[in-house]
Amino acid sequence: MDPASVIGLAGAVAGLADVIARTVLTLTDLRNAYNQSDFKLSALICQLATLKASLSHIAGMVNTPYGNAPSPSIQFCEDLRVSMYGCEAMVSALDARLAKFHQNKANGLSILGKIEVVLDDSTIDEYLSMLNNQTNALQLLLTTLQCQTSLAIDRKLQESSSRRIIDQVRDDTSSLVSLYDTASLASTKSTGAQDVSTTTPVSFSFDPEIFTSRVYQTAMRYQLRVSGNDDGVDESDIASSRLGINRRFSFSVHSEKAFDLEDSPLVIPDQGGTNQNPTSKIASHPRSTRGETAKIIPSKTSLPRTEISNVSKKILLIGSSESGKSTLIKSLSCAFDPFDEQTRQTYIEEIVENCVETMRLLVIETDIDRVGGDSGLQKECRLLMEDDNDRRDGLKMRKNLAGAISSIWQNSEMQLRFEHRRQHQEMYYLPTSSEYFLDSASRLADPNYLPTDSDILRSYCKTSGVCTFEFNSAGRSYNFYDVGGARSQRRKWIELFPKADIFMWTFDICCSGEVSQDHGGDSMEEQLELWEFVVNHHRIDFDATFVVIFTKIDKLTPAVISRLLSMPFFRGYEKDRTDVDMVLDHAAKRLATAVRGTRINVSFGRASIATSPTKMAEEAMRTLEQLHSI
Ligand SMILES: Nc1nc2c(ncn2[C@@H]2O[C@H](COP(=O)(O)OP(=O)(O)OP(=O)(O)O)[C@@H](O)[C@H]2O)c(=O)[nH]1
Ligand SMILES: [Mg+2]
Repeated sequence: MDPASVIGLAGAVAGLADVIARTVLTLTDLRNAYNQSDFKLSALICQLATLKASLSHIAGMVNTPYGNAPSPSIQFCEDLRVSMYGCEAMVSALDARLAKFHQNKANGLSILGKIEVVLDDSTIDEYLSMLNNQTNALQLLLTTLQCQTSLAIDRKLQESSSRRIIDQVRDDTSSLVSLYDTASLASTKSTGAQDVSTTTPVSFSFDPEIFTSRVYQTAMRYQLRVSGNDDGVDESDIASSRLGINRRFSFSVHSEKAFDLEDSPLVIPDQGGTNQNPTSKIASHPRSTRGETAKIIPSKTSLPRTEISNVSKKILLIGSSESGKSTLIKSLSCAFDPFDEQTRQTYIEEIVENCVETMRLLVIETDIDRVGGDSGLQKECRLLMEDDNDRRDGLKMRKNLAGAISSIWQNSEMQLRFEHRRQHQEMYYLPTSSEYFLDSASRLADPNYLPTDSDILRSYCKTSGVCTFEFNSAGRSYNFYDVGGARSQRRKWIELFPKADIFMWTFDICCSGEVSQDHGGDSMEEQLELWEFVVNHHRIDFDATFVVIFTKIDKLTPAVISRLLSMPFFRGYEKDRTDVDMVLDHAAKRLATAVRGTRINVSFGRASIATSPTKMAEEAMRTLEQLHSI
């Protein structure tokens, strides 16, 4: 995308500022009419004013003739676009929501009733948090514009803290309509219908209006653009996929039924081969995740599909982000419905991005391009950072880029730093399969490159939405549901809880001391908190069955075991530290203690993708089939 597009994009800011002004006026009216919400409404008004100021500032800066200032970098353009779409979708959503106050005269609700139905406390909280995230993103972009060169802008934007801010905005946009679901739930409560947890969400007369509104369409179009599935969209509009930094969005249907397992389709309709784009068959389904589980119930599946609905076990895959949920689905696919060539092609973009983005992260975090200027890698680093080759549609990595990645990776200083990080767990995020893809750079640049099973299993793309995979094994039928584990995705879990027969929890046993990509803390601590929260959640049935699969066993080195056992939660292990079985037994016992009372049944298993692509599936299935309840 060229800088001119940024200026065009910034032109849209003026329209947004008008919407914000109107929204602030309505909120001021409401605050006067309903004093109880005074504080929160004031906070909302304040946050909107800050957002408006940041927007005006951005518009001013990108419209200023550049002079000696650096022209906006590619990364800047992409991030600004993400932020603008997010702002527009969110501010317009709020505006549309508030417009209901003016329209609702006919239904006899008092102003108080209308406030409670349309804008209750939890909804205000959601908006406050999203507005805050948007403002942070705009302020980050403003800060980067102070940089001297576009390379410096890129570098600033590639820092993990910057990526987190932009990611958060992207997640907020993707969850925008989940907010409507939440609001519907909350409004059930505020209109007097007891506990949210014991009621089903009701539909409001305005829900259909929302789903057909411009706001909703905007959010939807944005998601489809990013998933590369909007026919009418200029390709340059599509933010390039970044490893864990950008991600491909899948788009779930946004209604109370959006995550209803009963309603999830068993067969994704085949497009009859009319669409030549190999990825669109998957992406075209609103609930599928393009590229993440390329084998999402293909219509031509050879698996028996009759009488499935009555006997099929619904397995809900949950666990923290990057713990191996989608990898398990891919492994199941290898075992039960192997990837064909066309599907493999669809993974090329993701795999190449994994490799390039991993190296970018490493360059930024290790400062390898700067150390005294004598690493001799400046040329390679520049090539890597400035590469904006469009890798969609199966375009492979360019040879010179692969060469640059290999040179940086094999540089002895880089190897030293990487080894140092491994041993001392320096606090910066790197994806699980970093080494694998960096070792593979030259292979990816082969013009005939076709991803292997292992490449597909090793690649990572954050799941957004719900993916399903269905198959028969040992005379039983299984339906796996893969839901994203990132923070913004977890609210969907709760909706799915009542529908699942079995909860399968992928527990990354190797992540202690690693940085969570979601919020920068220790990944294991976050994972433990999540486990404790979910197994004791009031919407989990008393006799629910949990199967915990310890993942990434192949990475359980003595150093990793030592880090794990030094955590307060896992302390107390006195036996042989080299005995993986005993260490895992200990971990299982500790996890079981987090379950309060005897309310749920928990079984434990383990899995790894190291020895064969189907191994993870086999191990998970073995654990599952040993359950008495199956
Ligand atoms: N070495 C190794 N890597 C693994 C193993 N299992 C998963 N991984 C890697 O860990 C990463 C996990 O990716 P996913 O399975 O997509 O993670 P996820 O849990 O679906 O994450 P979200 O979609 O963000 O919730 C991938 O890069 C996998 O290749 C394993 O057993 N061994
Ligand atoms: Mg996933």
